[in-house]
Amino acid sequence: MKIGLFGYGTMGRMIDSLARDRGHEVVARVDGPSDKVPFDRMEVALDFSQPEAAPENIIRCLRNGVPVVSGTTGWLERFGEVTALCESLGGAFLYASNFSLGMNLFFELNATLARLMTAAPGYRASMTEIHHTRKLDAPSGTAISLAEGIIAQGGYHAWQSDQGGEGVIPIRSERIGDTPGTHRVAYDSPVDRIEIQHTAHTREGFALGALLAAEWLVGKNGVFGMRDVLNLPGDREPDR
Ligand SMILES: NC(=O)C1=CN([C@@H]2O[C@H](COP(=O)(O)OP(=O)(O)OC[C@H]3O[C@@H](n4cnc5c(N)ncnc54)[C@H](O)[C@@H]3O)[C@@H](O)[C@H]2O)C=CC1
Ligand SMILES: O=C(O)C1=N[C@H](C(=O)O)C[C@H](O)C1
Repeated sequence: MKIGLFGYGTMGRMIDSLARDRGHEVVARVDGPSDKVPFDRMEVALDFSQPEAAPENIIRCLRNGVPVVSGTTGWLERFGEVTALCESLGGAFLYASNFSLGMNLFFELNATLARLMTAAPGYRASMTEIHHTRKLDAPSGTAISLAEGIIAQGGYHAWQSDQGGEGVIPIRSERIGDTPGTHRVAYDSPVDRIEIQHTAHTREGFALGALLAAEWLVGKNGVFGMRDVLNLPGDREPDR
């Protein structure tokens, strides 16, 4: 495939290297606002940029008929606008807050545990996410997806940074060194704690998942998530 990369930071560079290992050609590396983007040369684009840049990058890809995968977090107040545009243009867009296979399995585990916990009202949910100190957004996109996965099972109606409350899941964000991404979901009662945790050891799982998603997306029309790529059962909305 001929690939365009939007965002050439830590993730963009890792995807570039892995894409070439998998026999793809990277035809554009866009690392800031640019008028000279060779959309006509791209079969698919991947956006791993910044919260304020991602919507415009995605919109430009869609307007130029380029299928686009985005993993950028922190811009989802514009998600509805982007998906409506994709549908009106008959384009292809795939978003995931986390492309790693392990985290997508963890999303399922999280939903199952949340469903069980609706029968145990003595427990209170809380979450912690830990990332590297360069991260611009908090809480992480993945933490928000996990919180929404719990809310979808009933028992909670909202999440909030740091502070909880009745029906509100508190999310604590820590920024430590070069941590690739750790997410913990805990349920505390006065007498015990149940907790589940996903720890990314490297960023390679994110890069590989994003490339698998890009390979999958070419030739399709619509709005998709990682559960479509992985063919997971169920009909939840794309994870975001
Ligand atoms: N969904 C997933 O699995 C993952 C998502 N991410 C997300 O991906 C994003 C990028 O992460 P990193 O590579 O670690 O960040 P980074 O800060 O290393 O790279 C972002 C790059 O975007 C560039 N940029 C700024 N404005 C731009 C524009 N208008 N067009 C194109 N590029 C522009 C910056 O110059 C920078 O090099 C973040 O939002 C992060 O949360 C990161 C890892 C996994
Ligand atoms: O910024 C990162 O690094 C990551 N961002 C994503 C998020 O916000 O959830 C995914 C992963 O945790 C790494």
